[in-house]
Amino acid sequence: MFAGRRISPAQGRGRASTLPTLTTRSRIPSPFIGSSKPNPQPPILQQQQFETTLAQEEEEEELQVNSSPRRPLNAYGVPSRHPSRGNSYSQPRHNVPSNLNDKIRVCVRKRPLSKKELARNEKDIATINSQRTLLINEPKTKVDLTRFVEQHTFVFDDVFDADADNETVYRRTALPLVEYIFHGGKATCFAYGQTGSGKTFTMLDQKHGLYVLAARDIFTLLQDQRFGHLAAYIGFYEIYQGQLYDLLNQRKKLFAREDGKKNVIISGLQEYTIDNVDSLVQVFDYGNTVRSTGSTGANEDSSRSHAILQIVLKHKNNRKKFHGKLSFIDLAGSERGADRGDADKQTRMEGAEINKSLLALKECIRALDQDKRHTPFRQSKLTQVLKDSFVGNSRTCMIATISPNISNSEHTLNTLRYADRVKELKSERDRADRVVAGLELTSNELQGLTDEQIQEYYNQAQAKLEAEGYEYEGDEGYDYEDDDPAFDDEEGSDFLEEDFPSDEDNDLFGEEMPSDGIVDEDFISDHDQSQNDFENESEAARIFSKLNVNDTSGSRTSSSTITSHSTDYRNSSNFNKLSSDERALSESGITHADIEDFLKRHRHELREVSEAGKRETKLLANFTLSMNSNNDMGAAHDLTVEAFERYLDELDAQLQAKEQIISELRRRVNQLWNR
Ligand SMILES: Nc1ncnc2c1ncn2[C@@H]1O[C@H](COP(=O)(O)OP(=O)(O)OP(=O)(O)O)[C@@H](O)[C@H]1O
Repeated sequence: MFAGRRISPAQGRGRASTLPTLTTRSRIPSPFIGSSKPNPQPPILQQQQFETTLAQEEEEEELQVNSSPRRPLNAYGVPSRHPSRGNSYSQPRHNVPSNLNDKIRVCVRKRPLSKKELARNEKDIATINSQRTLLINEPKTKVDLTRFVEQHTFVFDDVFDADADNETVYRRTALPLVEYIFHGGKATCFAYGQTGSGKTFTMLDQKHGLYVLAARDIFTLLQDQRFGHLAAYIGFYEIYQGQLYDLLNQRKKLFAREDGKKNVIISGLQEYTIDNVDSLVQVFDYGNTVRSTGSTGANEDSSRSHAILQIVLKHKNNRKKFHGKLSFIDLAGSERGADRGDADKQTRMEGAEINKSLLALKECIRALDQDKRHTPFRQSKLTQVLKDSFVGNSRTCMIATISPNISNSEHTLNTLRYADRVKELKSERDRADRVVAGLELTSNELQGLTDEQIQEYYNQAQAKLEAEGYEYEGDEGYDYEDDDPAFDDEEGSDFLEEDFPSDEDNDLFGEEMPSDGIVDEDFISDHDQSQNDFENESEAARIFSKLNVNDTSGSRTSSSTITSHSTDYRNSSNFNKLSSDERALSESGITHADIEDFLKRHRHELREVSEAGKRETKLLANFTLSMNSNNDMGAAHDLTVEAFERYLDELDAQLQAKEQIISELRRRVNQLWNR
């Protein structure tokens, strides 16, 4: 059964959904505070004090933001995108420190100018304005050759200047994740950025990389008596050209699969029980020596693979009993074709694979942030193996790393736009949730409330729903639609070798389209969901659709096939909710409501069909370009045929979806005629 998403009281302010005790910052005492056993003061405790100060500052600054204008809502009751995604991203929220317990956090780190850049007298074009704001002064030239500077403003959850050390970055990025995994969560921390911008330095530096700092805290916490039953298992592997290799076991080829509880298992991965940082660094050092690196035009020692260091907490007496997982990912550098210089075929293919997986990663984060029921994991091996970090009790922190020098301004802007797109959706989701939940409070007003008050608000929403005959499922667990039950190795749609793949044209949030452009079961589920949206215009219905509140009659329970949602409208819960007068009318003929409903649905279906058409166009373009690029690279004809077969497959799925929409429309037309 398709369960859709459930919302927890905490979600209204963009916090993780299923671990309520962890979702509060300083208001609910952390389980790490007040331990009966005296501990060496782990940095995690210092963090609590830090947090309290932040909370106070935040409260002081709320007033400034409350006056911000609301964004208009679209037909679905969802705030529309920024009216303009031009040069200025400036938002009043830059004054408000971000919430460290958000499900998704997007931070930016600027590296210092390198010696070479200094020697070349390169200018630093990135200015950090506040804890969250960054300005990029992009040099430009007009048509008449006059030079000018275009200023871009970005706001993120945190922005770290060139002089920020890894410890500072750690406190605001990975540290909350460490706490989270001790409560059974899964978390991912990764750096994204242009090659040479400082990803490895941030994540995997052997002395101060975030993984070392996190491991230090994890090992300290494992000594606490409350976690005495747990042990940390370390695995380190890479994804190179779509294949997994164990970096701690002579690059043995690995395979990903899922266990019964939807945990991703990397079959054959050598895991080490480690309880101190020195051993970890040693093991890690060894792994790094066998990692795939190469020299590109932009970085002499560029990572050509994604390296994933995973720290899994398991029960000591039963290794099969999983507790929490933290993955650190050192992503291969995103790069443009031009950066590869005179790259050979191998390097170009690596670049294509890297960019494809980075695009897939963004899509997954976005889907996660919107709590979409379909997350396009299959699009790359990277997202497949991170699947369990994207669903359920999960948190993600992305650190966008940027080079500040003028000659990298284009890269820097691309990285920031990628990050901004992820972050923008996050704030939209927060607002959408409030709207659908019927809560009139702004995020800042919510932040000014105690958790009890917020809980009270959600209780009210729940009571309202129950009064209307819906059942609130609460946040006991998280169910998600598993779009690839076999967790097969099948790759998703082909991606172009894009330069910093962008998705400006793919506004998933507004339209609820499947983000991988493949119409499959999940698309149908989304479609089903949209249908539901159209069946009920009332606030309760919108809450239903967004909060996954099941109708007690069961007839509204979503299903993963389109045929099942095309139940007789008369049997639908909406019909059951009609007053007896209205029902009598509709039984004797076509009512005004029928007509309105029909028109609404028809408009919606038209949009769906036209969107499917757009996806077809994209498929066609994708294939044509990949065929050209195969030819350019002198790739074997077989590769092209393989891609063509995939294209046919996907096209077939698109056509089927269109046919289903059309046959559903026809069915309803007939139904009306037959009355
Ligand atoms: N915050 C920083 N402070 C000081 N030096 C830094 C910082 N960030 C990066 N560097 C230096 O910049 C160089 C490039 O950094 P790094 O290798 O981490 O880049 P990268 O993004 O991982 O590149 P690639 O994707 O090609 O592997 C290194 O010499 C590193 O020491």
